[in-house]
Amino acid sequence: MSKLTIAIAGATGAVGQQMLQCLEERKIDCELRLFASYRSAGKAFSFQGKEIVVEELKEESFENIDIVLGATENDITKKWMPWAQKHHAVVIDNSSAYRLDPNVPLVIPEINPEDIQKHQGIIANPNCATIIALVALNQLHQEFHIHRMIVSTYQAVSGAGVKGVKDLENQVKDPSIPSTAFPYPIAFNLIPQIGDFDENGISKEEWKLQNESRKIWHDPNLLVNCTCVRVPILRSHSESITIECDQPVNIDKARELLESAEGVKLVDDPQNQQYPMPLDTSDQDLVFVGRLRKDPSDPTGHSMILFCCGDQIRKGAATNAVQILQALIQNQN
Ligand SMILES: NC(=O)C1=CN([C@@H]2O[C@H](COP(=O)(O)OP(=O)(O)OC[C@H]3O[C@@H](n4cnc5c(N)ncnc54)[C@H](OP(=O)(O)O)[C@@H]3O)[C@@H](O)[C@H]2O)C=CC1
Ligand SMILES: N[C@@H](CC(=O)OP(=O)(O)O)C(=O)O
Repeated sequence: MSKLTIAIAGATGAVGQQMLQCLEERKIDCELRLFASYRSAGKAFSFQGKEIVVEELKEESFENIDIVLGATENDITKKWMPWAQKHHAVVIDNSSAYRLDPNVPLVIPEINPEDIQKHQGIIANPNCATIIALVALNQLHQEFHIHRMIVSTYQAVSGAGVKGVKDLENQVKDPSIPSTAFPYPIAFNLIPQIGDFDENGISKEEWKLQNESRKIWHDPNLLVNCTCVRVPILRSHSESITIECDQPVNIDKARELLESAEGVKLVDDPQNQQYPMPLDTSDQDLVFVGRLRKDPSDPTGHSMILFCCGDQIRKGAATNAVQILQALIQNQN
């Protein structure tokens, strides 16, 4: 069989660059093409000992491409998707453009890998905060059946791409430099807005946690109450989550389940100051989970609280997409 040809669309961005690194780390045997805007055409990146030059993404770019890893914003993705489809390339897309389309599987490989095979040319990678929460919660959901979650997120500036990182780096040196990715300064501040608000005051990011979690868990009745906050952290999103379950929760059982949960590292010894923190989860693929405790405000014993952190550029985006790619390749063989 000839080598797969894989393309990264948006190869120069935060997620695209991480995809390149994930493909290298996981030794994916492929011919690789890199695409971005005209601004980046001609830049070169090393991959498996070769130098690969970035090309401007054009209508004919996807000719002879087997699989596209998409890492561009929604409007750009929507523009190039018909070009990829014209050339029958399978797309694993990181934008939110197609996530809720009923014909597009929305996949976290640790949770619903069986959905990958239902694809009709597009597989969507979920929102980063959703991936981190659901990887942390999945085993608890299987055991206790979560029917409601109350979530507060603390999201890193790199969630807003390369521009977000530059804003924080510039402003810690000179706080008068205006933000380009955020509505207010982010250094020495936090901003309780990620995405636009609807008429009820709920932001796009907050809706994603509900709607995408329902689709991934195949549970249209799941209730989610979420507040998403941008914090002056470079990398790794953190989340405080209260879950309300059908079954009474047992914290020892929860710890036992999380000890062996795929994609999870239990870091839960608060007396010895051991709990998840974004500095510890950056640049690795596991979601750290800790601060496990019963909800003292719920006398019925059906709710518990935890804190989790995960690298949203890796597991929240690039790693998850490359795991889907590996599952696709495995199924083809
Ligand atoms: N950052 C994160 O933590 C996460 C991001 N995502 C999603 O992943 C996608 C990429 O995000 P991120 O990497 O952060 O974004 P960046 O802004 O860092 O990167 C955007 C990429 O898109 C390219 N691009 C821009 N305009 C065009 C164009 N006209 N034609 C072709 N390519 C273009 C850019 O190329 P150039 O350099 O040439 O401008 C760059 O490679 C988004 O949909 C985002 O929502 C999902 C989960 C997490
Ligand atoms: N919105 C997320 C990152 C992201 O790009 O998510 P999405 O792909 O769902 O728009 C953040 O800013 O932290």
